[in-house]
Amino acid sequence: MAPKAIIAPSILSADFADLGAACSRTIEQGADWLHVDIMDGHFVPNLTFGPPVVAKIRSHVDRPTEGHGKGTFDCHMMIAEPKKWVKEFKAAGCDLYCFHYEAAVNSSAAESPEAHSDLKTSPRELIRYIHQQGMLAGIAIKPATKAEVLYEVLDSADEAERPDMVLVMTVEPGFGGQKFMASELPKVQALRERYPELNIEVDGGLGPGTIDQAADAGANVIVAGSAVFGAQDPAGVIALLREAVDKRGGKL
Ligand SMILES: O=C(CO)[C@@H](O)[C@H](O)COP(=O)(O)O
Repeated sequence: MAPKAIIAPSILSADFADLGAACSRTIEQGADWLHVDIMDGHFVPNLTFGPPVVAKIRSHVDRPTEGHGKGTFDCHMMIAEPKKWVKEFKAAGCDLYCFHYEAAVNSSAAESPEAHSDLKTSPRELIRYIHQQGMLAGIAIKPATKAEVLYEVLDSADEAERPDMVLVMTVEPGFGGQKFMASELPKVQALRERYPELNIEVDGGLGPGTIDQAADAGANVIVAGSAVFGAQDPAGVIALLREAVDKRGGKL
């Protein structure tokens, strides 16, 4: 059976002038996690915020009491140098550090052994490092990246090198409010068939009109920004997303 629904509203669509209150309110409205989009203006053509802001909003939301429980800060690191920021985000209150496969591979290939050796990494090494710092590890892929690249880490015999979640982007990362790319769902389906227990997150264009397709494919961690923060009834939308995933749980 697929894991249960985890609803993670993306605070990119929240009112930034009222971020702390928006975060605590969203958890009260039924969200499990908060999806925190970190963008560096290099890996993606947009900028958001860094550790000081995460630390401030952390003080408005209780930490999860276990593993990936309620209140988890799911930090989606759309940054070119994912290893560089692990410790800072841990200190700021991040619980799940989800880096992009493309960024880890590029930084690994681009750096010579002499230069920045402390930042040189590979997806497996980075997952191990994130775990060593006491966070859950996620690995994300952009639409142009095949799901098969994730098999290498997911099949690792060493638990410390296996991710706790994968994120299949259903838009090009960078901005909220984009159109859902159903073309990405075969990746979700392939991952779900191969890894029945895996937390598979989808992000981009999710809402009442697209959740059924994503849930049918096997996604269980649902990021929704504009659909939640732009709703008249955010609690109703969160409940609808959860129900769509959980009613399919036994069928996958
Ligand atoms: O990572 C991203 C965008 O890069 C997302 O988390 C979006 O913020 C989701 O927004 P909606 O598509 O749900 O409005």
